[in-house]
Amino acid sequence: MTPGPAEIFSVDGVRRADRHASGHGRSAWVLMQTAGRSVVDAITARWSPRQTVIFVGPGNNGGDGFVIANGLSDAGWPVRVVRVFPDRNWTGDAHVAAQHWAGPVNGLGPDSLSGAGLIVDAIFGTGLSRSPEGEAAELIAAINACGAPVVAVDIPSGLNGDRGEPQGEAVEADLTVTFHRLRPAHLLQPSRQFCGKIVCADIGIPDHDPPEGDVVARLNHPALWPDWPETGAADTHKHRKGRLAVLSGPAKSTGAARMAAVAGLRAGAGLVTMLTPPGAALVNANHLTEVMIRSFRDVEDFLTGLDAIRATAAVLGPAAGKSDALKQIVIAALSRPLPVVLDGDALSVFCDDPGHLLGHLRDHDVITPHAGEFERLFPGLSGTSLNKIEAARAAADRAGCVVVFKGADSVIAVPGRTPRINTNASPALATAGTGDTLAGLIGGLLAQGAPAFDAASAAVWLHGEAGLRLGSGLIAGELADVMPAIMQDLARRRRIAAVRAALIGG
Ligand SMILES: NC(=O)C1=CN([C@@H]2O[C@H](COP(=O)(O)OP(=O)(O)OC[C@H]3O[C@@H](n4cnc5c(N)ncnc54)[C@H](O)[C@@H]3O)[C@@H](O)[C@H]2O)[C@@H](O)CC1
Ligand SMILES: [K+]
Repeated sequence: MTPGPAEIFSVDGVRRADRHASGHGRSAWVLMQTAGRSVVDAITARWSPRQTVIFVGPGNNGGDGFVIANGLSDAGWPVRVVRVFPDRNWTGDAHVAAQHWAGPVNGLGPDSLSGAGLIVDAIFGTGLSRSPEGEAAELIAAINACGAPVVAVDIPSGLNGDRGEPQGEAVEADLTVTFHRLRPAHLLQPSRQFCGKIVCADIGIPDHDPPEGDVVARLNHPALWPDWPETGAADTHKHRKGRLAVLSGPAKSTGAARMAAVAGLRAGAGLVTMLTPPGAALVNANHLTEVMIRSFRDVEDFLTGLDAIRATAAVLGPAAGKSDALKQIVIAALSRPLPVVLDGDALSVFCDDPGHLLGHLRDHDVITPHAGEFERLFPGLSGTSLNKIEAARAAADRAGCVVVFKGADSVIAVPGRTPRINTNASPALATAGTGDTLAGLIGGLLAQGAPAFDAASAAVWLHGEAGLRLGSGLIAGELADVMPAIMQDLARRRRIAAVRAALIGG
């Protein structure tokens, strides 16, 4: 993806930006011409001239299609324009664009796709208001089946720009060229998969402060948390780098907590202690070197342990075992001032009675539900009219803490701030235990004093980078070990950016 600027706008937000541009001397027609040209540039940069079929719809997306037809034709490409709704006349700028096209406009027919070396989908853009039906739906299915590369204008037809799911039949594009700012459908799964590669083109809409609500999310990126992970002052020592406590599961399920503990160390926590039931102490001791171990008998003893090691953050949940004792430990830990990361069993143990947990969470705590846990913790928020960004935001408001709604499109939300959406996740991360490492990374950053929203955002990004570096075949236990290389690269990039900014005054 060439993501473009970091703000994700709603569909209405881009429309308002469009109107703002009109008020600053850039008419909608100029924007349409610039948008069309940016699609032509993206196409000619990637493909050699070939028979290109451009399907134009009834609105301004179709108008963009005519501009593209002119641009490709001027560049010497063979172009065939096919009109999808013959009985609907273009209006406004789309009408102007159609007037500028001197070539033939073909009706939809059985031969529309024949000989196509490239297809341009300018059928529906962000004005899609219902599922494509009849001929339009059949055309979309035929485009998907025909095998030629497909370039979607603004958004693949059939996607609703504000939503993560297609609205009926949707074009599966190889490239989507969108304008000004990404919309939720470009990033949220499964819509994201319909977009192929994404280019976000600058079409000359002047920068402005968008009204409240137009920016629905930001791309999660190191620029949002410039101080984390800390590179550390020369005089730092381990106690200044925070002390993380991790709760171990029972003897036969200790690996997940160990992965979290090691990840906590890799994230930079100065000391990590595994608080373990006595029966699991030996197996933990057998497998841990840098992580310390302390046994506890019951909830009271667990709290004594937290106090004794002067923990500055705790991770509870990875394979902790769903039991009443775990519930009590979680609630007890939340009575201490330190920030707490709740993952896995520490969340699912409350799924039958989420209110019991939610009442105890504070704004510096982090919970990391995957889709199943999210649905049970926040009934009524997912799978409804809310998209994943809105659902995570509403969940953060309900819980009063940071929510990492995990997945290929993880969203990090906290009350009162714009949510962040992560885009560097690798499919290779879909393997057992990766969530335990993520919880440990968050805990390691929290232990050092990172604000919870930044700790969660940085950890999700680092975790994604590790997945990309290791690639397919990775196992979760390896993720923490690539952290030093990732963090050193990030620190180097930040130093270079700082020098560059100083030199050019940026
Ligand atoms: N910043 C902007 O807003 C810009 C927008 N531009 C283009 O304008 C597009 C939005 O244009 P419009 O608002 O005209 O929307 P569309 O071009 O997406 O289409 C809207 C039209 O399709 C009809 N329609 C919607 N769903 C339908 C369905 N399922 N079956 C049949 N007809 C259906 C509507 O009644 C309406 O006539 C963007 O996606 C983009 O391509 C660009 O020209 C440049 C600037
Ligand atoms: K389109």
